[in-house]
Amino acid sequence: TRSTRPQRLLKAVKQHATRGDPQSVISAIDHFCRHREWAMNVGDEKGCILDSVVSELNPEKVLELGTYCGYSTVRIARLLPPGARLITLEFNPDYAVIARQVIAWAGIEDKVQLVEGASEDWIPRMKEHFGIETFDLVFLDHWKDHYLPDTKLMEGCGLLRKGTVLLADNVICPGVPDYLEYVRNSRSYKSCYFKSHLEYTRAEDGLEKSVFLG
Ligand SMILES: Cn1cnc(CNC(=O)c2cc(-c3ccc(F)cc3)cc(O)c2O)c1
Ligand SMILES: [Mg+2]
Repeated sequence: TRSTRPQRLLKAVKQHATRGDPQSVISAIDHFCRHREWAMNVGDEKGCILDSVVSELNPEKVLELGTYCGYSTVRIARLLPPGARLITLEFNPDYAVIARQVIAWAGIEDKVQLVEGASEDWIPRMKEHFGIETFDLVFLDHWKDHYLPDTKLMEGCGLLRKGTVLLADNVICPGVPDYLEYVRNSRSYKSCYFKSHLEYTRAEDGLEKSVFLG
């Protein structure tokens, strides 16, 4: 039967990227998505904004909601200091199978824990299951109608501390209007918008960076 897009993306990584070289994995995926098949990775343009937020923050504990093929997982993990940890949640088992191989090819598996399941099931279990107190950075890139409920759930579970940064993808396209309204109007967040483009296209999109004020 016909292969899936994630399978073809993984094949491109294995053909064009060097094992243990995260940058070559990122470049291979961006080339594949720009010249062969579009895929919903955060991409190179928004990826540079993601890189700058991670580099400035130097986070020890990172949560990613929505792994997909592991592109942003690799982007973030390659910048983490030794001992720092990234937990990435993916609901779709077919995506998880591909993401594990992309993460392994990049050689950053020792910084990453990929967890399969629903974010609303795992967020309440972060503390007891992973020994996490609070996160320094959360990258939201999963189902767009889950951004707001999951943010409220993280608040309720005490997973956010003064200074925790939420970085949300796709706040324009596909868009997350309820989440944007919340973080931009809540006195518990200081929020700002980084204007960019939808990955590999000329359509507007951007990242919203929201600092939790406690
Ligand atoms: C099925 N599924 C599993 N995970 C998810 C969560 N991600 C998205 O939905 C997502 C969608 C788009 C997008 C799709 C079509 C289009 F025309 C424009 C934009 C871009 C992204 O960067 C995304 O993260 C969806
Ligand atoms: Mg996205």
